[in-house]
Amino acid sequence: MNPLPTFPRQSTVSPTDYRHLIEATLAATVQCRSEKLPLVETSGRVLAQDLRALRSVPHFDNSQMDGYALTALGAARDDRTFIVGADVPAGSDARDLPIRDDIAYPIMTGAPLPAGYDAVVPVERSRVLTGEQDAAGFAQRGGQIDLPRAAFGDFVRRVGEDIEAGELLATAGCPITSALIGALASQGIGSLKVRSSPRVVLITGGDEITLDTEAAPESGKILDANGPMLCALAGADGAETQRVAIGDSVEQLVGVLTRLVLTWRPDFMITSGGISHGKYEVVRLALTAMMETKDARVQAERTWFGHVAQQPGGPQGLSLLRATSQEQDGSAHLVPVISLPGNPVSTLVSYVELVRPALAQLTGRVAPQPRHGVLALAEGEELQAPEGKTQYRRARLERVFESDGTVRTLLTPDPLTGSHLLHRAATAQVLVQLDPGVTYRSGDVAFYLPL
Ligand SMILES: Nc1nc2c(c(=O)[nH]1)N[C@H]1C(S)=C(S)[C@@H](COP(=O)(O)OP(=O)(O)OC[C@H]3O[C@@H](n4cnc5c(N)ncnc54)[C@H](O)[C@@H]3O)O[C@H]1N2
Ligand code: MOO
Repeated sequence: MNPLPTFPRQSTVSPTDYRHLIEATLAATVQCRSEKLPLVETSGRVLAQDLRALRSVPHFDNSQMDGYALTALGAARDDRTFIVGADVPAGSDARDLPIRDDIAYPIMTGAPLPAGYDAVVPVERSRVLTGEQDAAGFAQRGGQIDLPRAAFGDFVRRVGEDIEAGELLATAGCPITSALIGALASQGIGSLKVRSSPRVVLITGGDEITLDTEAAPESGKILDANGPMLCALAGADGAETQRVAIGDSVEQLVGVLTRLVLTWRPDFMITSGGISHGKYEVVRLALTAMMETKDARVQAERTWFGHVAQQPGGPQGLSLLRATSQEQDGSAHLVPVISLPGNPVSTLVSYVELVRPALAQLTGRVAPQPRHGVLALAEGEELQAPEGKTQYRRARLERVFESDGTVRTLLTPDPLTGSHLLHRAATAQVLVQLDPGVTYRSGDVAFYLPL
């Protein structure tokens, strides 16, 4: 495990430094685990073992077409008339058929090539000379056919063409795709060791949040948008999630954090809201209180609450909880708590740009990297981030196919930047990053991240 990073002394840090701090904190505290799963349940997971091919695929030479199998001499000889032999359907055993240069065996796609046979001519290229022709165009056994010349190996799928027995099939750390599941199934592999999903607790709430989705919220109350949104984000990124709703009681939150750490054993937790400058900042108050309690089984070991130089998502917090085991050995484990700001768009943006890369590091998936596109603004329009801050603008992304064959990525930022405008964010596909001190005009290049 990596050493713990030092937490910032200053109250404002750059988005890049803060992202690195979250990554380093999770790398230093989260133990990567693996588990065995039935093959069909491994889609989207990451392999935790190297796998070698148990057998060559294909594991016998077979036909790529419905047609006639020929010997190498038969395929090349001048006389193009052949006697039709016994059928060779897929699944049959064709090792003991007579080998003759003037016999062509009707062979089906995937059927084993008869021993001593080396080429296949598709049935469409055959002409029946004598005997009856069936609906598929094959002549009956004993009939005569005319076939064009063929080369050695034509339409033959050779042993080991895809992979040879003993070759490396897949390595630990590779994503398990549907095609890989198929390839492993064809090897007879029925279960796999995969990386376990990180366990993430998502805590949202505040006294203004009501969970009663049936009734219209009372005056001053709102429904929880951030809990379901964070569950969806972390779940889609490969985490096993547990969602918890809280109020504004500091004692209750201390109890919830303690119980979850001891019973559910999350790898880390994400809170949303309750960290800025108000009077009831429950998350900041609870974590600060946990720094001061002595002899509790779960205590805060470090906390940092400050600002990341960005908008939205400025107010941020990071804490480390230490859970001491009940065993005599006094062993302990650390659980990071990432505290995101409560405005829904701030939660969304912070998750995408600060948490997603760190989670990807644990799941083994690859977090989307920033890409660049071209800003599509109105004529004369200029965009600037607030002074000293990186701004993340929600934007529509369009791909435009130019007449010269090039493809341009056009980014149209939402003119409204309010961090309560979640519906508008839901109509965007990307976050455009505006760097501090830069004036952006239409046609300028900007980096973006997918939402
Ligand atoms: N005096 C100052 N006030 C504020 C500052 C500041 O620097 N000085 N920063 C503002 C910014 S920017 C943000 S972002 C917020 C962050 O505040 P908190 O993280 O403490 O979040 P809350 O106050 O709890 O909530 C903010 C906002 O979001 C709504 N919210 C919270 N949770 C949810 C949820 N689960 N679902 C839907 N909506 C939620 C909440 O009702 C508030 O409207 O602070 C600013 N203030
Ligand atoms: O950091 Mo706040 O996110 O600007 O709304």
